[in-house]
Amino acid sequence: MKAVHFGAGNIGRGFVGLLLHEAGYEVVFADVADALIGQLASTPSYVVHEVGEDPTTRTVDNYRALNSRSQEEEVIAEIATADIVTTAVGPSVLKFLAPVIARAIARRDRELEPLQIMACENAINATDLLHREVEHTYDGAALDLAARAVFANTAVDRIVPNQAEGQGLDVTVETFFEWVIDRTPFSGRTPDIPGVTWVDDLAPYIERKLFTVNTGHAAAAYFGYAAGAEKIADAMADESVASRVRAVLGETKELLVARHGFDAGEQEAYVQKILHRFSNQHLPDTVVRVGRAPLRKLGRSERFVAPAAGLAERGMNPEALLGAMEAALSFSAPDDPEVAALAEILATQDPAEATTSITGLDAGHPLFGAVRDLVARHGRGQHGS
Ligand SMILES: NC(=O)c1ccc[n+]([C@@H]2O[C@H](COP(=O)([O-])OP(=O)(O)OC[C@H]3O[C@@H](n4cnc5c(N)ncnc54)[C@H](O)[C@@H]3O)[C@@H](O)[C@H]2O)c1
Ligand SMILES: O=P(O)(O)OC[C@@H](O)[C@@H](O)[C@H](O)[C@H](O)CO
Repeated sequence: MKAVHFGAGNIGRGFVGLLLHEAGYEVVFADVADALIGQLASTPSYVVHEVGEDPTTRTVDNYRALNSRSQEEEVIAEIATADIVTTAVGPSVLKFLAPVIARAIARRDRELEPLQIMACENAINATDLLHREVEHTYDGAALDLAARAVFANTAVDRIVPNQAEGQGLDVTVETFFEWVIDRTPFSGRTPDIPGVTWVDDLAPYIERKLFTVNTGHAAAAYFGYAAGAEKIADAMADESVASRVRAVLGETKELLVARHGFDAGEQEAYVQKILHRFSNQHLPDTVVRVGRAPLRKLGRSERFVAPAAGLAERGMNPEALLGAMEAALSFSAPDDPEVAALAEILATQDPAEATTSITGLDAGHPLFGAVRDLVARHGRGQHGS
């Protein structure tokens, strides 16, 4: 059994690659980072350190590594004979993988089982996005594509921080993990990956994960940054930060319970567990990593605006979420291109225009006015710009 995994970074090595390896797959890592691929190609194994309660270490071997830019043809040949393709590259990168995957599917032997494709990104229905991109570039009939590949949405959850300098390929991760996959596209032939939860309706799970783990995490990062914290665990140890994160998750809990019918007590237990995970002092996770790409995180279907919009549509005022969005506007990290892009929008566009550019909200939406007001406080000519 062979899996090709795009993105040999934190979650790639520390979670998806690990679970596929433990399921018995040979994993071919494909990445554009030359040094990383060189290191993987020349090292027979690496170690995943799970830290926190019940710490343990796991060894990953039986893998190969290819540079998906300079060894594109080799990657295509690997995918053409693989069982599974997974990705963990960031949602905005999926469009660059699509032509390679499309060419590999077209080259696939018709006798082979359909290729099983799962994007493991923090975004709602990221695999659908990849599927659409593959369809655009696929050189063959749509029917043929449907017969040769299965695209399944997933929700992945494990906190994997940026790794310390000098740690090589080894990865430090939390002990917790959850990988939920939509069972429906597989027509009963789901791969056997121990640890995966298969569901018939992914929507509640992906929204619960994104609007609890990622909303709370990003809120901790932006409030923590404002409070001068470097590590997420330190941010959470500051009660002024933790209480605002709790308030944010109180709001998303209200929406999730109302929209998906989650039991309020179970959702509260889920929230508490996640707050505990954020406070894991063994995990060297930083506000800079968790706050990365603030423009993406302020997008329409993302962790702040989507739940806040859902609450506003129900006539509620998502005050805590708006506070987190405002904190996001003040976030800064030296090497983050989205920080600069966000600053440019705030500096050059009027508040209404900037609100739509950043959040995708249209002027008629019940959340629009409140967001425009906070954007105005950080926009053209204001102190926060
Ligand atoms: N780290 C986490 O805790 C975590 C948890 C769940 C989900 N995720 C999601 O997983 C994805 C990856 O996150 P990460 O933290 O591992 O980031 P990362 O930066 O550590 O890894 C991303 C990797 O993708 C590679 N890459 C970029 N462009 C590529 C391309 N065109 N082709 C092949 N590889 C390419 C990069 O070189 C890098 O090695 C994101 O969507 C993130 O939201 C992360
Ligand atoms: O990866 P991002 O930038 O979408 O979000 C940053 C973190 O919140 C995220 O990576 C979490 O660690 C992860 O989603 C936990 O499952």
